Amino acid sequence: MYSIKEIFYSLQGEGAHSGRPAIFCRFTGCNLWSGREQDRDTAVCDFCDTDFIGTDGNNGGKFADADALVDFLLSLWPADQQHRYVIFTGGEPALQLDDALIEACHGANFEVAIETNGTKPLPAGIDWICVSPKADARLVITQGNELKLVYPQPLAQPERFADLAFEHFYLQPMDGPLRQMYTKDTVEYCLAHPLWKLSLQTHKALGIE
Ligand SMILES: C[S@@+](CC[C@H](N)C(=O)[O-])C[C@H]1O[C@@H](n2cnc3c(N)ncnc32)[C@H](O)[C@@H]1O
Ligand SMILES: Nc1nc2[nH]cc(C(=O)O)c2c(=O)[nH]1
Ligand code: SF4
Ligand SMILES: [Mg+2]
Repeated sequence: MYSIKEIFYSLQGEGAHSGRPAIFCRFTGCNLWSGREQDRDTAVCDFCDTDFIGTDGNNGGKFADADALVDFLLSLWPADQQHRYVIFTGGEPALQLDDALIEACHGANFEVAIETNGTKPLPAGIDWICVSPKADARLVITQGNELKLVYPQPLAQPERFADLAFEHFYLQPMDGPLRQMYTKDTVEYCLAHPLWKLSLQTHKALGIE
C-alpha cells in the first residue's frame, strides 16, 4: 500500500533535468517535519514549500500495490510516447519507495528519479538520485547524481558536502519572503566557488505545478 498526496505531469523545474517532462508522484509524510504549520519552528527542516499531508491532492489516494500505482502513472503519460520519466518526491519518498515499485516502473519503461533528503536508505535501481541535505540531519546517502542544497542554511553549509560523490552540485535559493536576497547570495556563492551551479525553481516562474 502506498500513500500518495498527489500525482501530476509537468516539467522538472529544478536541477540538471530542468525542463524535462516528468510525472511527479508525491508521497504523503516526511521524517523531518510533521507538515503542520504549528510544528514548523521546531522541525529539523523548517523551510519546506510543500503540502504533503494526507491523500487529498490531485490524483492522491491509497494505492494497493505497485501495479495499481504504475498503471495510473502510465495513464498520465502521453499515449504511445516513450521517454517515460517518473520523479518520486514528497514528503520524503524514501519512507515508501521500495523494490516492487521500482521494478514495476522499469517494467513499464519508466526511468525512475527520486528527490530525497538523504537521511534514509534507498532501494537499489533508482536511475537518478537527487539528494537535498537538511540542516544538521545526518546524511546516509552520500553518493548519487545530483546534490541540490537549498541555500542558505546555517546548519548545512555547502563546504560540508563538496567532497561527496555526486556528478552535479547545485545550490537552490530558499523560497520564502527573502527569496530575492537569497537568490543574490546564491549567485555570489557560485561565482566564488565554481564547483556549485545555480538551480532555480523554474516551475514557479512559469506558473506550472
Ligand atoms: C519538497 S522536497 C521533497 C523531497 C525530499 N523530502 C527533499 O527534501 O529533498 C523537494 C525539493 O524541494 C526543495 N525545497 C523545499 N522547500 C524549499 C524552499 N522553500 N525553497 C527552495 N527549495 C525547497 C527540497 O530541498 C527538495 O530539493
Ligand atoms: N515542476 C516541479 N519540479 C519539481 N522538482 C522537484 C519538485 C518537488 O517538489 O520535489 C518539483 C515540483 O513540485 N514541481
Ligand atoms: S525534508 Fe523535504 S519534504 Fe520534508 S520538510 Fe524538508 S523539504 Fe519538505
Ligand atoms: Mg516542489
